[in-house]
Amino acid sequence: MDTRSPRLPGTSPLLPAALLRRLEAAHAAQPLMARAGEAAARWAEQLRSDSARPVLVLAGPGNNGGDAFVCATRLREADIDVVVVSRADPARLSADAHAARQAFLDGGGAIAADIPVATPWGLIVDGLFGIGLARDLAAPYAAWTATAQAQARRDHCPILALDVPSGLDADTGRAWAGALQATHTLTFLADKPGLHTADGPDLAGAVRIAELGVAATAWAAAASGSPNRAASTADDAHLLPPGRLLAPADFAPWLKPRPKNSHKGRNGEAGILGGAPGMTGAALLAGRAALVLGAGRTFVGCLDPQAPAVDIVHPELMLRRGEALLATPLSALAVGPGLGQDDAARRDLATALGLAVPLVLDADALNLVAREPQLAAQVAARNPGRAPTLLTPHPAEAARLLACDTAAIQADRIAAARTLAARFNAHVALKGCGTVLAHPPGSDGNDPANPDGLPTAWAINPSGNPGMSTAGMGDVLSGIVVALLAQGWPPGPALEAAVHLHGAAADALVAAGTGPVGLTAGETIPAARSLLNRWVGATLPLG
Ligand SMILES: NC(=O)C1=CN([C@@H]2O[C@H](COP(=O)(O)OP(=O)(O)OC[C@H]3O[C@@H](n4cnc5c(N)ncnc54)[C@H](OP(=O)(O)O)[C@@H]3O)[C@@H](O)[C@H]2O)[C@@H](O)CC1
Ligand SMILES: Nc1ncnc2c1ncn2[C@@H]1O[C@H](COP(=O)(O)OP(=O)(O)O)[C@@H](O)[C@H]1O
Ligand SMILES: [K+]
Repeated sequence: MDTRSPRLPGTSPLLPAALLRRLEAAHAAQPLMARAGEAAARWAEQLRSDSARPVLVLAGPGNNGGDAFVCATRLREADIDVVVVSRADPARLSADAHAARQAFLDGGGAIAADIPVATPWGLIVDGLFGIGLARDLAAPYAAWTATAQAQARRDHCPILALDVPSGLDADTGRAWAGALQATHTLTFLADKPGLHTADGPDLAGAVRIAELGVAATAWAAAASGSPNRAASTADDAHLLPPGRLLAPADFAPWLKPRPKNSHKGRNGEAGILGGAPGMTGAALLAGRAALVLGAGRTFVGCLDPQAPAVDIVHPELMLRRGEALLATPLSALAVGPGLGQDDAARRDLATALGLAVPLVLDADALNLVAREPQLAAQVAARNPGRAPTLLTPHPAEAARLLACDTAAIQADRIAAARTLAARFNAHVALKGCGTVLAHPPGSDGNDPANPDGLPTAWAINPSGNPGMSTAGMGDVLSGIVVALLAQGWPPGPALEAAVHLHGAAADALVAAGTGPVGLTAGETIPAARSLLNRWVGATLPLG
């Protein structure tokens, strides 16, 4: 029996559009559009800022527009005044969307060809485009999204997006030109990766899922090919497998309370290698994070010969030169915070890559690997079982590693993280808004053989905020990861937990008024400690 508390939120799947299409096809006999429009109307009723004002409903030329027509019909039935704007050609609508439009007209509704300029709205419903959009918004839609945005600001009213905000790519979180920024998004059947990374969180606002009567687990059958749709091998090869929206339940099994009979030797030796001249602060931040997040002993090796011999804030840290650190027995090592890229950095990194310990590579360690094919080969050759590698690039570092530009990384962050994981046989956290995690084939229950040759398991972290966009945050993350590794966490859960914990700590600080403006990396360290202890407490058996 599982004695763990259910208080930690559970795993929630993120489905790519191709899989949602399969799911839709497998449930074609069910009135999905009617349910989507009905669910939208129910939330719309609650969201109206002023019940005396009408609701503006924008209906597009596809099935997202069909959802909008159903929503408008239901709102009218509830005696709510609606203004529907649509230029959809009825002859080109799907059968469902055509029926939804006709039902709206049959019920006495009227369709306007443009957004009225003078009407103050209580709510704007965005049913222009959903998962079918794959290009910049064309006329008149780009003008409509701009007008709707301006009128929502003018009227202080919310914007409810149906399925996804129009113009947001549901798979990648990339915004096409003319995309609409919603305050709320009701997404259908299942949650979608694009709502949680890159531009997604800014455009989607608060996300709710309407499952439309389709069991949350039905995607598993759809992923392996729906009975209603013969899945070709070529299709499968390009099908992004489902991912997860990261939550503490994903790593709860490793949130173990310490035994009473504990001693520091049980909690591991964490090492940080970095701190070149002018950048010793980065290594100290990482060291302090490793110490405070529970490593039994923390060693910081600095390349700067003038580096301090003691950290006055945390004299518990053991400071030494880089070469001395590499000769110290360690349970886990992070290389990169303030490392620099000179010959000494390169030499020490090459030595570190030969150590049979879990190794976190960040910052200049990643830049050196990107620069030198020999180091890259050394990374890829490491044994993911005995000596796992964890990479924590931000988008610019990922671009250097994949020899492309940052925009290409941001255009498809999931693909970038998965490609890095496969190329370097490593666990990867591609940082930024909606950090994407990917794991090497065959690791931690990961499927060894995905048809596209890329690792299967990926996740998006929803915690964190723009207050974290400040120097030193990455160093703190490296320190948290190495602390968990030193305490015996497997690499995949360690990386996921560290990323989620660090973001959640920053969120707690912002909620308490510390930031987002002026939040410092150092402040996230004790906040992460409090949260980690709280999470460990929440997994204790009940009673
Ligand atoms: N999946 C499900 O399970 C369920 C799905 N449901 C709903 O269906 C939605 C998906 O519907 P969908 O496939 O019809 O696509 P949608 O997003 O309405 O847009 C396609 C239309 O837009 C057009 N178009 C595209 N880009 C354009 C542009 N830039 N500028 C101008 N036009 C552009 C495109 O034209 P085309 O590219 O063919 O020329 C086509 O006409 C989904 O998000 C959800 O809301 C629910 O009802 C229930 C369950
Ligand atoms: N807008 C944001 N939303 C969520 N997390 C963010 C955001 N900006 C930065 N972060 C997080 O803060 C950390 C910044 O790391 P990094 O860019 O390496 O900083 P540095 O190199 O300055 O230490 C990463 O964990 C990243 O995911
Ligand atoms: K929409």
